[in-house]
Amino acid sequence: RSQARVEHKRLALEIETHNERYYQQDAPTVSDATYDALQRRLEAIEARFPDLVTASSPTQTVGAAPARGFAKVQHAVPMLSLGNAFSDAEVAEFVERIRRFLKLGADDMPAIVAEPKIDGLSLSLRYENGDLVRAATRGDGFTGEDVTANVRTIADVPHKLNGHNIPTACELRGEVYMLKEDFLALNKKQQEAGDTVFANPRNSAAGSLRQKDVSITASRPLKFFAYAWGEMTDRPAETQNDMLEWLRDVGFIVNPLIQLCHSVDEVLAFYRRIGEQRATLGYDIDGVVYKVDRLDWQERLGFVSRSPRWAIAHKFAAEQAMTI
Ligand SMILES: NC(=O)n1nc(-c2ccco2)nc1N
Repeated sequence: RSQARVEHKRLALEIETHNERYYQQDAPTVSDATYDALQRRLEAIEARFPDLVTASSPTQTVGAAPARGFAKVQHAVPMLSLGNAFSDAEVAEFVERIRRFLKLGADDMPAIVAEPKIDGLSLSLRYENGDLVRAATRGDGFTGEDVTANVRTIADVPHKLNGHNIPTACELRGEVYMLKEDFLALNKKQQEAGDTVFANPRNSAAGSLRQKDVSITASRPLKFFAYAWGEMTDRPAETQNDMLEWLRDVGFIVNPLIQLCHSVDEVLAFYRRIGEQRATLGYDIDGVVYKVDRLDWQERLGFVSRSPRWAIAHKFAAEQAMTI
């Protein structure tokens, strides 16, 4: 019994420390699973020795710390990751594979949409009758976390799609990110408050989004670029480029640097130009993405294992770690 009392005290202290770091500082020290195991251990001891339960026990805290994980969301259309090209030759091979697969003539060039690859975290937004009903992180591509309440605080995300030809149900996708200058200002504030300092804008966006306390998310300068979609009851356009136009029309921010290309040379010129502009962009990118423009061809090309055959990321050489 005295051993139980000692362990009860240790567990209660450990759980309170984890709570403080998780809820106040968004700097979890243990995984959700480990935390849950600690809670269960404490509850087991209190079940055997009810007199150890005190008002201050973590099992008794007002509104007992909400379950730490977020609700899980199954993506109707998986959010798959892109294959990578690291050289011009690999880009040319990507285009050649597409031509062969589509049985296009040797001089037939499939139009390609070239997009800066935003280095944030991808998000899927579900709209029903034009209203935002759910927002989910990518997770492992098949199961993500429900972060709807947090996402409602992001100004770039429309709560209602505007315009007419709105599908009954659609999942629109894009990247949540933080501007470099906002990231530096946030870190300065965090440091002064003795709170978590983030390693880079991507981590600060992810940490700010996945907050149980929505008011913390609301206080963080999160932004959003739309660039893709999942389930669509009826599709308003037949090419990637026109879909991006539609996303702008219904109220999203779409990256203004995106370009429709009609040759491999044009694609590679885009890559170089964005590479030169990279340091002057307000946000982090880690490459560019090339997508076949025609959606019927995207469907025919489908996916190879987990990545699309119809799209590829062309990464920049790893940049020097950002000095904070
Ligand atoms: N991260 C980013 O900017 N992405 N990611 C895609 C993507 C991923 C899968 C399909 O499309 N497209 C863009 N612009």
